[in-house]
Amino acid sequence: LVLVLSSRLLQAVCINAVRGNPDSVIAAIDHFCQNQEWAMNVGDEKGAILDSVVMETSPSTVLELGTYCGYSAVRIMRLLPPATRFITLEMNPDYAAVARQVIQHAGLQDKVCLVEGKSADLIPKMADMFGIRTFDFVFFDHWKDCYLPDIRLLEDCGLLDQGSVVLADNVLCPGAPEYLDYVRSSLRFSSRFYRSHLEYTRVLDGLESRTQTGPGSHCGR
Ligand SMILES: CCc1ncnc2c1ncn2[C@@H]1O[C@H](/C=C/CNC(=O)c2cc(-c3ccc(F)cc3)cc(O)c2O)[C@@H](O)[C@H]1O
Ligand SMILES: [Mg+2]
Repeated sequence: LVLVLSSRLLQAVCINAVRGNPDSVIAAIDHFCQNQEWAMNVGDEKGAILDSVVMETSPSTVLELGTYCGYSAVRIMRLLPPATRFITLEMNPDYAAVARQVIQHAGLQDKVCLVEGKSADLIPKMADMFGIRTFDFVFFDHWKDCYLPDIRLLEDCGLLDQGSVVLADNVLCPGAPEYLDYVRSSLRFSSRFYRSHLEYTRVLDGLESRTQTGPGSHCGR
């Protein structure tokens, strides 16, 4: 049987990770990607930075764009209490299917709401579908040319408010130059670059966090 990469990654989780143990799922994926086949998970080095920003923010509502195989969904939700609202968006049904199984293996299926579809279609429906007014923490790890339009869409939908943190992966490699210019240009936000490396390699990469300082776009200028 010929398995595609995402299925081989899932197989490595099923074989090497302990059911209900998120840390063992993370370790199994990192071991597979370090020793068998590279895959575009945020990885353990940038993952530790993601962990620290999540813990610092201690969000009660979280949105992730680009679930892929569910690695960062497991990383984020293993740190947060069951009451946390976590929504992750994935447009590819095959990746969504793998992610659901990875998340289930970690025992986090009751804490994660994986919605299949394109971010631009789903973001405007967040309030109606989930009764969520604003997101405290948003993780961008989807197609890099969608970062800029999607943060603008989140703002236009009033889904980001004072204190909301948007953390973006891969701002150096593959890179998101227009996004970086945008988040570093406005006085309404404070942005910070976390220097790191492309997952499982020595190539330079990093994460950029942007914290909203002023009120949300719907609460006056
Ligand atoms: C339409 C909006 C929209 N709505 C909903 N889901 C969406 C979506 N756009 C994309 N998705 C899903 O997200 C995932 C894609 C993620 C894209 N990520 C990278 O391209 C990337 C690349 C490298 C790298 C590759 C090769 C190198 F040589 C170096 C670096 C490293 C990294 O960490 C990377 O994240 C897939 O599951 C998509 O189905
Ligand atoms: Mg990435």
